[in-house]
Amino acid sequence: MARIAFVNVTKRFGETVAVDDISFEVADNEFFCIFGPPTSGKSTILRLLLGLETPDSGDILIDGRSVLGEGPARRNIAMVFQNLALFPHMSAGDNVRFPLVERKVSAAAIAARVEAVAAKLHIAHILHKMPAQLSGGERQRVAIARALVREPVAYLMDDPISALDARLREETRVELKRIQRELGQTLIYVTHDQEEAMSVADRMAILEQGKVRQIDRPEAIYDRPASRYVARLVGSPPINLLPGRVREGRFESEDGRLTLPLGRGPIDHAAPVDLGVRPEDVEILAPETDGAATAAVYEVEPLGGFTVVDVEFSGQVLRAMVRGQPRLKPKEPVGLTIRPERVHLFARDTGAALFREARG
Ligand SMILES: Nc1ncnc2c1ncn2[C@@H]1O[C@H](COP(=O)(O)OP(=O)(O)OP(=O)(O)O)[C@@H](O)[C@H]1O
Repeated sequence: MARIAFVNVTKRFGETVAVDDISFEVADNEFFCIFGPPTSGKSTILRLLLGLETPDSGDILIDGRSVLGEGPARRNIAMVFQNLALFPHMSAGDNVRFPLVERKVSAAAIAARVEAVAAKLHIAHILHKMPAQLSGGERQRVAIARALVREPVAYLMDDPISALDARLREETRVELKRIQRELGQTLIYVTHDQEEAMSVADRMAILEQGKVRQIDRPEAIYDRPASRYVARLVGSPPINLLPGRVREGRFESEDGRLTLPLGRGPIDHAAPVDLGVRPEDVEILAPETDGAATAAVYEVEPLGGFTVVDVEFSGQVLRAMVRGQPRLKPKEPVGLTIRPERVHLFARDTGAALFREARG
């Protein structure tokens, strides 16, 4: 169990600043996700924490103590490998034992430790099986058991389930969340999949080119993104962005076809803005409904319980997420409204959020 902190950590590789003055704290027993696009520095953060890389500046603390002078073995942080890989020629039990055998721990101590970990992860009954005979979920438990058997202070996972197919990935992440809660150990989890991060994390850090852009609970990041960059990274389908201006407390789209009361006191921002609207906050109504703008259906994507309706409006396509299966056809006219209490506003130039109060 451990608290982990990065304090103004920078790591360069030649000209590349892989990690740029990053600070964050992970609480004891927390499921902490690091999420960002490719090359944003996620793996480098893990390697710095493991002791496989040394920062150029800044400090890394475990339980308040700097570990910069300590090698990987002394830090005792476990890594669960990508795709939760097991050694295929060893039984599940031998896989779990392996890290202790490697460290030349006594046979009696190994047996006791494996038994304890197997009980925690409910895998005692499958230790005799070979990896090929295990289900995906069982393999995952064995891989985690192997990471935990040497009693690490925390464990790390680098995109552990990215190679699984979509269905299995969903099941696996639910299971992972449950296991982590049961084990009550600090887990730092890297992913480039926003849905995965949103679904498992207690808190998540969002990276952009080696910088932390926001750290918070997933719901808070979704509801109150600090910037346009963050808003676009979380949520699927992604947030709609509509260019325009603020005039007298109202948003006005660039072509003047949509105005919205912003209703949050006078927003004083003369420069151009982007209005951010989540697809579930766009309403599709009958054409010519009072107070609705007129738009044309562009494409309809039924997903079963929900339908994604793309509409053409103001020279661009806005996506709406509609409950059920509306009977709509491309080119058909519809009414369009946006829930004003749920919109976001970003400065066009910097992308910074202009208000971030709780949404209704
Ligand atoms: N050992 C290295 N030598 C040189 N450059 C490196 C090294 N490790 C990482 N980098 C560079 O640092 C940057 C961050 O890489 P990193 O692997 O941390 O990103 P990432 O977010 O994990 O990416 P991905 O999602 O693609 O795995 C990249 O530009 C990468 O090319």
